[in-house]
Amino acid sequence: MSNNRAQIRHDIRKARNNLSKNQQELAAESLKVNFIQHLKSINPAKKSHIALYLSNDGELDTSLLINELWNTDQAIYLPIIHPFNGANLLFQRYEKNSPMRANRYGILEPKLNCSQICPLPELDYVLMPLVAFDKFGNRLGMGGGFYDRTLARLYEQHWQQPQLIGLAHACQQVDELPIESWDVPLKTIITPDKTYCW
Ligand SMILES: Nc1nc2c(c(=O)[nH]1)N(C=O)[C@@H](CNc1ccc(C(=O)N[C@@H](CCC(=O)O)C(=O)O)cc1)CN2
Ligand SMILES: Nc1ncnc2c1ncn2[C@@H]1O[C@H](COP(=O)(O)OP(=O)(O)OP(=O)(O)O)[C@@H](O)[C@H]1O
Repeated sequence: MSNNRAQIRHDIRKARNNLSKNQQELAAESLKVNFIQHLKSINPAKKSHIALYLSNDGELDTSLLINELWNTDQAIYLPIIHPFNGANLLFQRYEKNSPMRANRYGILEPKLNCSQICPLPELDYVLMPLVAFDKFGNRLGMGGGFYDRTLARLYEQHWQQPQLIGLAHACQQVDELPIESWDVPLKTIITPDKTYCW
């Protein structure tokens, strides 16, 4: 990994952790409004299968959006670090009463229940965390390579589904990221103030 990527990761993680509670709350509300609008503009009537994440480390807070999606009867999924290979993500159904456990990073994930795992091509949207994004839709994550590894085959085969959407605060945008061969670029990034499409 280049020092440059490590430096960007460090600086932007610091910036988003410095956002105030009030800024985080406003951002969470805007995310909810922006994504619901995006969803309605694409497919208003359909029940969608949507992968999200539980916020950690100053990430854009998804809790209001998750509640709104539950209330409108959409199916929500969360990433689980693969129990055997430890390198890929599985997406498991997340409901109000789902039993949860902390993963190796202390992030809550649903307790593994194979009958509740959704195969990647059956998801409509994967809303994913990121540390930094640039004006070309490149994404830099926390450094585990989990999303890149999980999405690699999908990307190579030019699958149309799921739609990949990055979620970020405005302060996570940089001019140009140093990219690696395995980085999966995004077509949409939603920030509290603006939705970017490539
Ligand atoms: N909210 C959320 N969930 C997610 C991700 C994410 O980025 N955000 N992931 C996206 O892939 C996966 C987890 N990846 C992560 C990778 C590193 C760290 C982290 O905090 N690393 C520490 C070092 C911890 C250690 O090595 O023990 C650090 O860098 O300070 C957290 C999550 C799956 N779930
Ligand atoms: N498709 C892949 N196949 C094999 N290894 C991969 C793949 N994608 C990423 N990796 C490995 O993962 C490591 C971390 O990648 P990278 O720094 O791009 O992660 P990230 O995008 O920041 O993390 P994440 O996707 O978990 O948010 C890299 O060193 C790379 O070796």
